Amino acid sequence: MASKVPIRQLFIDGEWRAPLKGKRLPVINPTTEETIGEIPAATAEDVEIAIKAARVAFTRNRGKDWARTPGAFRAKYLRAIAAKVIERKSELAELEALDSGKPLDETAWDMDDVAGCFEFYADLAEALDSEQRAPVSLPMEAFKSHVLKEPIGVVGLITPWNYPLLMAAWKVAPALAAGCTAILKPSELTSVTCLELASICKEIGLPPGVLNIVTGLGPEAGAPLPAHPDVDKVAFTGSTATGRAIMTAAAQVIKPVSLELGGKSPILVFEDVDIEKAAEWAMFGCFWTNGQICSATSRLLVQESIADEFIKKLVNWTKSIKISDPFEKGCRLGPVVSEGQYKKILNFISVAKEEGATVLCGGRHPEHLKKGYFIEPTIIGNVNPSMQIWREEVFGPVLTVMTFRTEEEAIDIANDSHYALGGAVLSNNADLCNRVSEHLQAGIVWVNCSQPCFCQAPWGGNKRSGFGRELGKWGLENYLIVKQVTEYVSNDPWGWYPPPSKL
Ligand SMILES: NC(=O)C1=CN([C@@H]2O[C@H](COP(=O)(O)OP(=O)(O)OC[C@H]3O[C@@H](n4cnc5c(N)ncnc54)[C@H](O)[C@@H]3O)[C@@H](O)[C@H]2O)C=CC1
Ligand SMILES: N=C(N)NCCCC(=O)O
Ligand code: NA
Repeated sequence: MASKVPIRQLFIDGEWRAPLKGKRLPVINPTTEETIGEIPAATAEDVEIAIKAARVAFTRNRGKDWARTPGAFRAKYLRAIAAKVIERKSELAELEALDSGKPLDETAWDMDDVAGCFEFYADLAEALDSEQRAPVSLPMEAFKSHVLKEPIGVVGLITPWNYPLLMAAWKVAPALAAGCTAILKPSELTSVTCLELASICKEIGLPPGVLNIVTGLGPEAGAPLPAHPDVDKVAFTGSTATGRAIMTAAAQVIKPVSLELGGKSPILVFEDVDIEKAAEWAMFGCFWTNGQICSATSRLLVQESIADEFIKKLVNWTKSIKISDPFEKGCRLGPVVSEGQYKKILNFISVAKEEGATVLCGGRHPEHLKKGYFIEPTIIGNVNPSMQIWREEVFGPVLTVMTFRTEEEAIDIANDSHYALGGAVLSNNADLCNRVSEHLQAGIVWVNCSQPCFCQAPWGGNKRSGFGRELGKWGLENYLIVKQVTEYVSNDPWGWYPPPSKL
């Protein structure tokens, strides 16, 4: 039996607080289209209180309670969070599947990744202490210099709905490891597990105000964060349009942002591949999590010589993907997250048809499922590179296919995009894979696979896919500022101004 959605409030200053205006939003299960609970909906007034709480937590006792503690002190809390996530894994995975429609097997995997991410940044928090005061070599003996790494301050973390708790973990764990205090604003479509993260923070006794979790609508609960002068940085994952709005607001107060935005990532399949293996990665690259991954490799480029055979295999295999209630055993495709996304994706498919593309499989609501925002895994062929379906992010189970003749042509078509997040190259020729990896415009390149993601390696994009890197040591640096401390160590006077004459 799936867990019930707990009744929660906003989590501010270590306490549950009802939103000042008393607003709540429904929790909708995309599998049944039913309302299965509700979440508190913060407005600017609540966010203001959360920001104050985070500021007090950052500066309390001149930082000695959190921001300036040894990393090892903060690591203990991160490890305690990881342990609780594991302890509550099956319940959290069920809530995530109920709220987002992701197959239970995927959300269980996500919970392991969440715990792994907190553990990883606990290690980095511990290591941070030994990196302090790193010397900078200077060309003058009269001076010595070193660098301090300090938390950037109060950070606003705004996250999307595709990996609700995991995207929160990618930001919360490094922010807290660095010594920042934070306000997390999860997506209104999937806030349930982030509110459970709040209950975990309460349970493990995270100092009040270190992490505040405010749920609600983007314009009401999210927009105050980039605009507020007392928030020192905003980290955002989501759509390019919202990223632009966040950057614009942050620019007014010269606030740094890191943005992980949309993508339309290519997957290049060369003629020397093992067709079975390559076809499965092509499917996984776009149909895993229903294609609702910013790095989904949704533009398939197949070398012409194997295109017919490859596409035939791919289409047949795709038709056999198990599409069902996320709780059904073996489910590999659940519903998309919301009615809005459902309509948007179907509209993409119908525009593709109007523009002359051919739906090779899928493209509709599956017949065997009456309710729910389900869309069959879809492959679209007969496209040209000016079509919307080739250029724009669908964020759904829609794979678009083109062919190429040469390596150069494949790279040119792949790079002809405003986006530059991920990319995959599949070939048995290691030199070719190396060349393509170097030439692809992307922050993440997969060789002979697509989508596996490790919290040790950097994650993020270029061009309109955003900037800044999450995960790995780069993810920690997102929340640190460096300060140079330069000392004059000579006994001699500086001697620039001749002493005034002693009359
Ligand atoms: N690249 C990615 O990881 C994602 C891309 N998307 C794309 O974005 C499209 C729209 O989906 P949405 O859920 O509306 O994405 P969104 O980018 O608007 O939402 C992401 C987060 O930003 C918040 N937000 C919205 N407006 C805001 C504002 N003005 N100021 C501050 N925060 C704000 C939302 O409440 C949510 O927490 C999708 O169809 C998909 O194409 C959606 C989610 C993730
Ligand atoms: N967990 C894996 N493999 N990927 C997460 C990708 C999250 C994103 O859309 O940015
Ligand atoms: Na939901």
